[in-house]
Amino acid sequence: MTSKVPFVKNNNGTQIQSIGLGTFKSLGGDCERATLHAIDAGYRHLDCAYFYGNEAEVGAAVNKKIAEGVIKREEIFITTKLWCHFHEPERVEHACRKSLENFGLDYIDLYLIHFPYSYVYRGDNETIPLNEKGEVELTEVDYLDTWREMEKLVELGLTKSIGVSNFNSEQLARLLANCKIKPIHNQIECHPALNQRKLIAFCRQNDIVVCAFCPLGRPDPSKKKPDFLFDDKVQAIGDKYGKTRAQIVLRYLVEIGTVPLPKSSTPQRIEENFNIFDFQLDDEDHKVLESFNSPDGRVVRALQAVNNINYPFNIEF
Ligand SMILES: NC(=O)C1=CN([C@@H]2O[C@H](COP(=O)(O)OP(=O)(O)OC[C@H]3O[C@@H](n4cnc5c(N)ncnc54)[C@H](OP(=O)(O)O)[C@@H]3O)[C@@H](O)[C@H]2O)C=CC1
Ligand SMILES: O=C1CO[C@H](CO)[C@@H](O)[C@@H]1O
Repeated sequence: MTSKVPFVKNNNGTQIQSIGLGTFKSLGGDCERATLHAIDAGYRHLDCAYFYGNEAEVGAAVNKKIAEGVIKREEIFITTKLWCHFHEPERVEHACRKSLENFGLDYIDLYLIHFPYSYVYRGDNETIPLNEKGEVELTEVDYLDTWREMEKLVELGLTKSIGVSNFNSEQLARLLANCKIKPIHNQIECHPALNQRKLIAFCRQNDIVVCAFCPLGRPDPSKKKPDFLFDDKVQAIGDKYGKTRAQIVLRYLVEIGTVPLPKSSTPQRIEENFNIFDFQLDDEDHKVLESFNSPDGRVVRALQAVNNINYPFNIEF
């Protein structure tokens, strides 16, 4: 039995469950099965993206559970993301409608700009456009121009809320100074090796919820990486509360003020990751988890965009 899962308030009056199911690399039927299982286990928050190529699987599962009467549409929060090749203003509404068509839904709860930088457009399906040297072909669309079109999607009723992902504090400050509708979320990489204290504080000051992607650091069990997920001290904390190391890490992310988005297509882990709301870490536990923070902790570095004017990871936070 899982205890009651709390909700977090967004700055526009909507609310979101404090944990969400990640779906990157969940494909070929796994994503639909994982989503069905997650809904049955109590998840009401799903994190998706056009780029993941599985919006149709998530939508099929959600629509099945609505048809079975397990959930109503308004009880589940679905996030998806505008991919980098759709940033030009004239493509934003098309991209959102395309995602809605994939899901088989008539609105999204939250539409995020996936990254602040942009790619050249060569067709909806060419999500990683390469030049003749085999390098990703970036463009310099201003994310403020993209944002104005995101705002129109709210007015059109295609999405209830809008937000961003992978924005640094300077990009967020510039957006906040120039928007009509404030972003409700910044979805960023966050786990013990990249605990994002400063960016979380900045978002909190501006009433923006932080969702934590790669919350488990995208584990590689064959290499026993990342360190924090295979560590004896984290195991000892888990033993104290009768929890796994993954649960300790996810609980830490909740307690530092984020909404973690663990991906799993394994039924038992989907349940395990959700079952983190019946205990609390103490100060000593936090100290242990803080000790893993490192300047090299980032998993998603997006090095293909490192020279782009909108690259987000070249300042401290
Ligand atoms: N906005 C952005 O730019 C990004 C957003 N995201 C979002 O965040 C989500 C999570 O990030 P992701 O990159 O998937 O990485 P995660 O840190 O969530 O790791 C996922 C991996 O962890 C395994 N796993 C899940 N639960 C457990 C557990 N309890 N114990 C041990 N291993 C476990 C999964 O295996 P298995 O499935 O086999 O159980 C999978 O291999 C994504 O799926 C996506 O929705 C991710 C990256 C970038
Ligand atoms: O959401 C995502 C999943 O991870 C990918 C990198 O591995 C990212 O490119 C993408 O943003």
